Amino acid sequence: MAFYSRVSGSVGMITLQNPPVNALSAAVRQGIVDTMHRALSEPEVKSVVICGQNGKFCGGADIREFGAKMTGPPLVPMVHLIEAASKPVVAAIEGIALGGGLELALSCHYRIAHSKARLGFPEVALGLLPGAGGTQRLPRLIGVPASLDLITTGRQVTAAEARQLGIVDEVTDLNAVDAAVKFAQSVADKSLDARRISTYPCPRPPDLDTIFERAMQQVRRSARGAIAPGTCVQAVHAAVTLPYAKGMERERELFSVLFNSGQARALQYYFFAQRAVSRWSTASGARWDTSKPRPVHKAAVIGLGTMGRGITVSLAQAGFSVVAVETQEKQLLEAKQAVSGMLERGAKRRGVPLAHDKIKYSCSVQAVADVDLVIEAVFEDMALKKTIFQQLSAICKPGALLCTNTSGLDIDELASQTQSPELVVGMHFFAPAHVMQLLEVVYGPRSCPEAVATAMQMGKKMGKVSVAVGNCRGFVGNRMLKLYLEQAFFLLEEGATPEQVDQVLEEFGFPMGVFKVSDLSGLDIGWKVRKADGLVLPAFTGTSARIRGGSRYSPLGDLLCEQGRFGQKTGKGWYQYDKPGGRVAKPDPWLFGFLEDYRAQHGLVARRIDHQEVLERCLYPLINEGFQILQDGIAAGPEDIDVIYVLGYGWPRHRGGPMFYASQVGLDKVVERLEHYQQIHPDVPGLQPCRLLRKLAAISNPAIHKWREVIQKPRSQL
Ligand SMILES: CCCCCCCCCCCCC/C=C/C(=O)SCCNC(=O)CCNC(=O)[C@H](O)C(C)(C)COP(=O)(O)OP(=O)(O)OC[C@H]1O[C@@H](n2cnc3c(N)ncnc32)[C@H](O)[C@@H]1OP(=O)(O)O
Repeated sequence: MAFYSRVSGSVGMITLQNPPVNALSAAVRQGIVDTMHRALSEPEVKSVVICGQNGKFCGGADIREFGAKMTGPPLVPMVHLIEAASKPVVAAIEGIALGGGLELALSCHYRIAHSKARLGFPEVALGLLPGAGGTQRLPRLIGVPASLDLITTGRQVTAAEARQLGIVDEVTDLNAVDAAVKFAQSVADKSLDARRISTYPCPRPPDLDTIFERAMQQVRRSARGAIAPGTCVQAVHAAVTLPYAKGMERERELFSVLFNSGQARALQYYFFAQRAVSRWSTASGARWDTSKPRPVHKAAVIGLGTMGRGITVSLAQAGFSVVAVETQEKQLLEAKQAVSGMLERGAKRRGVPLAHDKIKYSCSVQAVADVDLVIEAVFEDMALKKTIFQQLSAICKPGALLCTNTSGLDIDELASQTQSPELVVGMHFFAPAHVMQLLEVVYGPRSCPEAVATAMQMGKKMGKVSVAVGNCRGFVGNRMLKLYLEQAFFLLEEGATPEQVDQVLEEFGFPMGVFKVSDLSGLDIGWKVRKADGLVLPAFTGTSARIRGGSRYSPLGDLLCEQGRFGQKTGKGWYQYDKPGGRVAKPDPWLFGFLEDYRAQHGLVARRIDHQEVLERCLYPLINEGFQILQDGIAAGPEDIDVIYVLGYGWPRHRGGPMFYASQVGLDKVVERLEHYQQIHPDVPGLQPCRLLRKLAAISNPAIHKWREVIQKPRSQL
């Protein structure tokens, strides 16, 4: 709602009241319309201030209402009512003015912002455009190039930048509402003719066509198939080429297309999913709201390779004191230099003080004796990790949390090396750890709720989105990835090329296809894991060469590694590069010959594989594994899996994540296609739909938010 009060006799004050962000729900819109009419009808009121309760102006339209039938007064007539008012209306912007909140502010005749406020149009991230006049008013106020930047990227600006751009009239360090009241009094008798933005002519720079062409190219390059950014460009174009009223009609048309799109549904689902994962629960019933995190002031990182360095930087930047340990003096010095460089670049980019003094470097693991939490980040070698956990258990003070950055090894096996297995959890960072937003927090069967809560909170303090997952090989992300990689290898055996598979995946929206990503991360990493698992056997032919544990196995990746083709770092992998460390992937004729020889050797006949099969074979087994993970209780809900895939594995956000994507395709269709491929390739693993997937498909595709009701008691119910 919005409530009305009178300040200093002559100022009508409208306060938006809808915690936590004063979103423009039906009740708030109704409140604004009613109180505006009241302010305009009271003869003593000479000017009006609009503000938000609890230091937040407005977070925009209420996104929760988008899925339901719209009620209450629409936004567009509401902003027109404000702009057309005969008394000056001043927006007092504290905290945030985002989306519809900024559109509300732009309909006011003046805007006063607190210096800590942030303003912007984040609609594009929800698959929308600013549809309450934002695309028509902003260009009239600040010009086309700056509007295109803000509207197509969703970038939020500080009050200072907003002042510089001309979005706000004044910035204050004091109370913005008080400042707005004073301002409103000072402009009470001023003419409003020059204050209604919709009446401004839209500036037309001479190179207008070039500006729009460039903007379109830019969004095509970065949007990866998302339709909203390009549609935002079109809407701004209408502001320049059409009179305001016609521009508004065009904005509405374009908004309507986006509003009804699957992409908008996916992005809005993802918005809430990213927030839902913080309300974690474990298979044994521990929960976010009943588990208290332990205080952590000082942390340690053991092992300063690429991951350890990134984790050290993340911890220091978040304000933790860090003990960084690497046993060899030379490696320690190298790591120190690298970490310093990363901190300097980070401080410069973010405009924050350097955090060098937060870190103490040591060659001795004894240096971690007084820390509250340790993150082990050594090689992916169970024997080595076990030794370290034994040492840590003996050295660390009682109550210290012992965490591992393993990307898939058994947390419980590590916990069993310690005196306090309940204090052991996984903190699986993604490379580069100081950049990537995702953290998988892995609880073992013995991890206590406080340990999970502490790791989750640490992640949040480091600016990560933390997702709590159970302990299994590969956890959630890498467990599902295995299925995706396997299918890609099988497709090569059957006749596809790396370029073809990658092209299909990139058209779907991944920033890079599976083979390009493998080349980037290094083919030797998976090879080492497969060797440790006993999967890499000496070369021999015959059908058994491609069978492991009774299922089909492709040794293609192993064979490439045996040739020293480790990807970008060696200049050759699934593609060729101009030099070791080169970044531009080019098709490699050697590989085509190699694949032909391989197929001939194993009696395989290459066939034509179409786009649909590549996509379905790569994605549906991965999705099926996601359902298996839910069935096993490793992830609490589909949102956890989707957030992990979007933030950690490049799944296109406008497709919501693999589980949301499955819900849109139709679970019955996913089951049908998996069964189809299973019939053709009975020996291929991962094609048999799991029980939970079948069960959900059989109860006529319930909406994704209903899945938890079916999953609730994973083991007993299924
Ligand atoms: C059928 C055809 C139709 C034709 C149409 C005709 C024309 C119709 C015109 C309509 C035009 C509408 C145009 C306007 C569109 C919009 O305004 S879209 C919304 C734009 N705003 C945003 O995207 C802001 C999103 N929110 C945030 O970025 C952040 O939440 C924040 C505001 C910066 C606060 O961040 P933080 O403090 O970190 O808290 P959070 O955890 O993120 O959020 C706290 C809770 O608040 C919920 N929430 C936030 N914003 C909204 C919102 N806008 N609506 C509803 N709820 C919101 C958030 O979900 C959190 O709650 P929980 O999920 O319960 O944790």
